[in-house]
Amino acid sequence: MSRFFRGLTIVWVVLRYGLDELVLSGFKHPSLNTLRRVLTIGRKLEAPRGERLREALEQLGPIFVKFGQVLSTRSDLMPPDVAQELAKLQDRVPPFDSQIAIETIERNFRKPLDQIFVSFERTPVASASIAQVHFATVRDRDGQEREVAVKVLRPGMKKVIDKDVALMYMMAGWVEKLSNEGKRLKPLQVVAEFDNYLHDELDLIREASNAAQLRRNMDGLNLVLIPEIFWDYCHAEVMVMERMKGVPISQVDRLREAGVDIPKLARDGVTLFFTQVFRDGFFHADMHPGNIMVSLDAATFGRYISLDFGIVGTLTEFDKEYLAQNFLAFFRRDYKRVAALHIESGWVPATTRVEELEAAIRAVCEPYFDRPLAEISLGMVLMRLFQTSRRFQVEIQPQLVLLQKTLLNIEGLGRQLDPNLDLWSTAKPFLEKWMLEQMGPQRFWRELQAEAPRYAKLIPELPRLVYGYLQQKNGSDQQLVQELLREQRRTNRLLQGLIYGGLGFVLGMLAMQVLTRIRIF
Ligand SMILES: Nc1ncnc2c1ncn2[C@@H]1O[C@H](COP(=O)(O)OP(=O)(O)OP(=O)(O)O)[C@@H](O)[C@H]1O
Repeated sequence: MSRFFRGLTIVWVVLRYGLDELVLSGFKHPSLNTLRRVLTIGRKLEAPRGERLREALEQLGPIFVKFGQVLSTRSDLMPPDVAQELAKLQDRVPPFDSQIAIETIERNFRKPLDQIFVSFERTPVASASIAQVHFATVRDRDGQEREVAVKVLRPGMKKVIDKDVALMYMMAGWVEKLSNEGKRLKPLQVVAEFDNYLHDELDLIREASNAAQLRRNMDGLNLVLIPEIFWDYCHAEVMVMERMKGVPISQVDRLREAGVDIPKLARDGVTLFFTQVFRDGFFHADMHPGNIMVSLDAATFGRYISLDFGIVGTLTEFDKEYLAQNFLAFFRRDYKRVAALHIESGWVPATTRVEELEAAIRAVCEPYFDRPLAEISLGMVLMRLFQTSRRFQVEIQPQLVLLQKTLLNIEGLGRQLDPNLDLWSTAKPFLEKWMLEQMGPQRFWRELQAEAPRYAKLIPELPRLVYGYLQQKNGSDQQLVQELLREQRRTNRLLQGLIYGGLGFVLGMLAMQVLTRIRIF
């Protein structure tokens, strides 16, 4: 019953804020249009559509606010004016009662609070729709007291989420069935992705493992600090990590006064991001200023501090190659290559005419070259590429959309710190190095090394395998001999191919390397 009323409230809000016009520019069924007109008599819709959508989501509560935040990153689906407005959404929720946080902790640990922490601050430092954070002190395995931050999930969130998401599925179903626009917006798929994302956020063990992986990856770069995870204290609803101290990145004046080299900080941000993307294929994808601080501690002065690991992106070798090749082709203004890349990789239907796609990409990219290279936004380029691809029925992979959004965040942050930041020259060495590694002899050796353990295991086993093979074959010897001979001929051909191919590959790659150094950049 409560679901029915919640459903009614949603329909009411949708109509009051005129969202039907945003998504349902035309109902398929004429009688629905009449019904809509009757229900919306007297409403005033002066505010722009994005603003109305934002206000409606705020009215519908924190889960819808989160949905809006996620939608704002779907530049492949949302028109730019709506996306910009949705990006302003902030989950302003009052903190939940500390007693409830404490009960959640005690339930997870099955111990009273004073047996878990040396001390615990009852007033939260921060509170958001899904979790809140308290500071505390624990004793580590060596008996040392350590200051920690304790992230606790808001109780009962799973039920609230399940209920709201069920309604979203219902509404998405309607949009898909009733509206002409429905199919293009893929509402059911968008809600399913959101459902996944929310359920991931509900598992703090997952977030803690993301943090641990990122900390390991970033170790040795000396550019960023990532909190250590106290695994003995982590549960699905409670995460305990090292307490980080620093100045929020938004307080640039304070950082400057303290003597932080701001242009270097801007460059470091780009370096960090590209290392995560092109070296590790594992990147922090929630880089809003609230999650970034800078250390003023003498030992780690001027280094970034990164927080909140609920959203990370992972990229396959294929994704990385796609990105690197597209960026390089773009900067050489080789639109034919960009188009060909899309077709080769199967991103656009094979029937697409390369010239047509090339023309569309040219129209999108060429205006960027009006400005100095240093001013070009890679995030924007990607976004425009994705928008163009959409016209050609390309399904943009979610991890690439996430990357594009993060890239925009990083660029925004970098340019806010240093308006003269030359993104391209900071990014170039990464692409260059990555391309060389992908095409050069390094890759050959890397793959050989990766395969070596398999061969090391296989070769000593060969006599046993052959014996087993012979034992199994009880057929005529003649047939067996024939089969073995065939096998031997096949192996010989394979070896020959490998040797010639390998030699050709190495020579080709050496030549490519020379050419790349001379021509590409
Ligand atoms: N390890 C930490 N050390 C110090 N402060 C922390 C730490 N972790 C979190 N905080 C504080 O708590 C705030 C919220 O943390 P976090 O971003 O992880 O929570 P969240 O619920 O995911 O919030 P949001 O979704 O709004 O970003 C941070 O902005 C920071 O002020």
